[in-house]
Formats: sequence, C-alpha cells, structure tokens
Amino acid sequence: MTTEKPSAPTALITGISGQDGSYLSELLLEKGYTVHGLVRRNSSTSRKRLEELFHDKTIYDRRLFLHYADLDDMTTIRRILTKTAPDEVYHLAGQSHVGASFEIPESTCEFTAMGTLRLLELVRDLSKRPKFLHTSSSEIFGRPDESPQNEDTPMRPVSPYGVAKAFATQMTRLYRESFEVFACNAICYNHESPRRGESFVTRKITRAAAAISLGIQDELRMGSLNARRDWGYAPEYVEGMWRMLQHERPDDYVLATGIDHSVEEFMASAFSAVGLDWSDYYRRDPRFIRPAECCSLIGDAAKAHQILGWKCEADLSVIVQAMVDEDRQKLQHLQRSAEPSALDTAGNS
Ligand SMILES: C[C@H]1O[C@H](OP(=O)(O)OP(=O)(O)OC[C@H]2O[C@@H](n3cnc4c(=O)[nH]c(N)nc43)[C@H](O)[C@@H]2O)[C@@H](O)[C@@H](O)C1=O
Repeated sequence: MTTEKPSAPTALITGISGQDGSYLSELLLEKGYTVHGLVRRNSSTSRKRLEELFHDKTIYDRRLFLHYADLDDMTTIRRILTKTAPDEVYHLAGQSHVGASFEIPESTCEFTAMGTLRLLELVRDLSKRPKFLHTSSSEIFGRPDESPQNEDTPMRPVSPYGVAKAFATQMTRLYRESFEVFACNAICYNHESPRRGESFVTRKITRAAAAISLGIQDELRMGSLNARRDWGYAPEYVEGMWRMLQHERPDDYVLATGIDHSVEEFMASAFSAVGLDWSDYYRRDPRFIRPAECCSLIGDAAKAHQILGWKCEADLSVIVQAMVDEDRQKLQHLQRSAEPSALDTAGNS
C-alpha cells in the first residue's frame, strides 16, 4: 500500500520584493512551500532583486513565481488567486512610509486601507478560502495612553498611514468575526535588517555612518532625534507571521521586542560602529520633521510568546553592526567599480 504524501502548501505574498517579503519567501521556500509573489507593475527592479537573493535558480524556477499586479487591480489579483489557489495569503504590500503619508494621504489610504479591504473581499468570495495574514503596524496606536501597548490597546493613529492601517486592521478583525475568514493581524513594531529600505531612519543612519567613514559623505540631515521606537529584527517577525497562520484559531498578535531606544541612541550606536561621534555630522533639517509624531511606541508581545511560542532574540547592537557592515561593503564595492552616481546618498527620506 502506498501512502500519499500530503502536497506542500502554496502561499501568495503581496509585496514580495520588500524587506519582509524577501525574508518571508525565503522562510516559506525552506519549509517546502510553493510561493507566488505579487510585484508592482512599475517595479522593474523587483524581479532582479529577488533573483539575486535566490542564488539557487532551481528554487526560483520551480517554486517561486512572480506576478505583476497592483493593489488597485483586483481583476488581475482575482485571476491570480483563482489560478494559484493558495493555502495562505500574506498581505505585506502597501504604502509603508509614515512621513510620505502626510504628502500623499489619498494614495496611502487607497493602497493600504482599500487595498486590504478589496483583498479581504476576494478571499471571502473564493470557494477554497486561504488563510489571510495582514501586516498591521504599531502606528495604529499613535499616541497611546498606555505603555507598552498590546492587542487591546485602543487605536489612536496620528498619521494618514496609521489611520489607513487602523482601518485595515479593523476590517481584518471584522472579516474574521463576521464572515468567518481565517484572518490574522500581525501588529508589527519597527523591524530592521540589512535589507531595510533607505528611506527608513535606521538605514538612512547606517548608510550615512558607512559613507562618512569612507569619506563619501560629510553630514547627515535628519528630523527630530527624540522619538523612541521598539526596533526588532525582520527575519524574526516574518517567522511570527507564519506561526499565526499555523495556529488552529485566527487572532491578532503584537510582534515587538518590548525595549525602546531613541533615534539618537540608534545614531550613536551606528556611528560608534565605525569609530565616529554622530554629533559631529548631524544637521537638523525641518524637511524631515513630521506634522505629527508617535513619540514613544513600545510593544508587549506576551500573547505571541505564550500562544505561538514566538520571541525575538536578536540584540539591536548586532542588527546595527550588520547593517553598517553591509553598507560599508556595498559602498566600497561601488567605489572600486567607480559608479559615482550610485554613491549619491538618500537625501529625501
Ligand atoms: C511600525 C512602522 O515602522 C516604520 O515607521 P516609522 O516608525 O515611521 O519609521 P521611520 O524609520 O521612517 O522613522 C522612525 C522615527 O525616526 C524619525 N526620524 C527622524 N529623522 C528622520 C529622517 O530623516 N527620516 C526618517 N524616515 N525618519 C526620521 C521619524 O520621525 C520617526 O519618529 C515603517 O516600517 C512603517 O511602515 C511601520 O509600520
């Protein structure tokens, strides 16, 4: 008698080419999943970036598939969902820059809020419903009354991004409670890595520290250094997302370290990693000060720890060092290959 092996699961990831999407696809591929990823139509670098990450072309060719689809193009997403019939959908895509959301509130809500609602509608209508994970954000708490925040802390967003995420978070709850969709919110606090985009403050700082130490840059223009954030390590956060969909019941979980640091402390750590004093290079620039700011966000991940066995282990100083090292290596490579335009520092984030 032959016992039939259960077929490996299939996942669909929106926003696969971002930091979290790349780590999540690696995790799922390692676990034997077939992974389908949605990439924006105008994102010409996405495919190349993922190809570079997956040196093993066999995996890339046979178990990782990319599809072009924007979050406002639901007929295409419906077709992809029907064709690929995923067991799990990880919804990571959206406009993720808090500062930019003050400039582009409408498109932020269009993609981050309405994009999530439209996806939930598609999932609800499928005959074989996949499990659904929405990556929510600590920005939903805005200026909270309590610290640390947990899954029951009231939402009080203070940015268009936070408002859009609060809408998407509440919709995800509603589809779970009213329409019986297996839908979870991963309420993620800031999480960083050497794959973090340069418009986020951590990467902006580590790249500047690396560039200044190599003589490529001479100052760092930034906004306020007082804000405090709970910074964790991105690969651990995607592991938490995966665990949520493996649990028997859908729910919401905070993913956070429970330890906060100021932007100034992060900067001191990055500059000391290259033997420099940050205060010699910092220039306050009002362009980077937001109209409203979440001053201090710190998460309580006790529920994720107790129910999912999730915890974060990476120390912030180790993350900072890894980011600075990666930036120095990349910049040195560019210096050697004499690509001056590529050495321009990210000045608009
Ligand atoms: C959880 C949450 O995490 C991220 O949102 P964020 O916390 O806004 O991240 P950030 O790295 O842009 O800013 C952190 C802090 O740093 C301050 N800051 C000062 N000067 C500059 C500056 O020059 N640039 C930037 N970007 N920030 C600056 C800024 O005002 C803020 O207080 C996203 O992943 C988001 O998608 C998300 O969900």
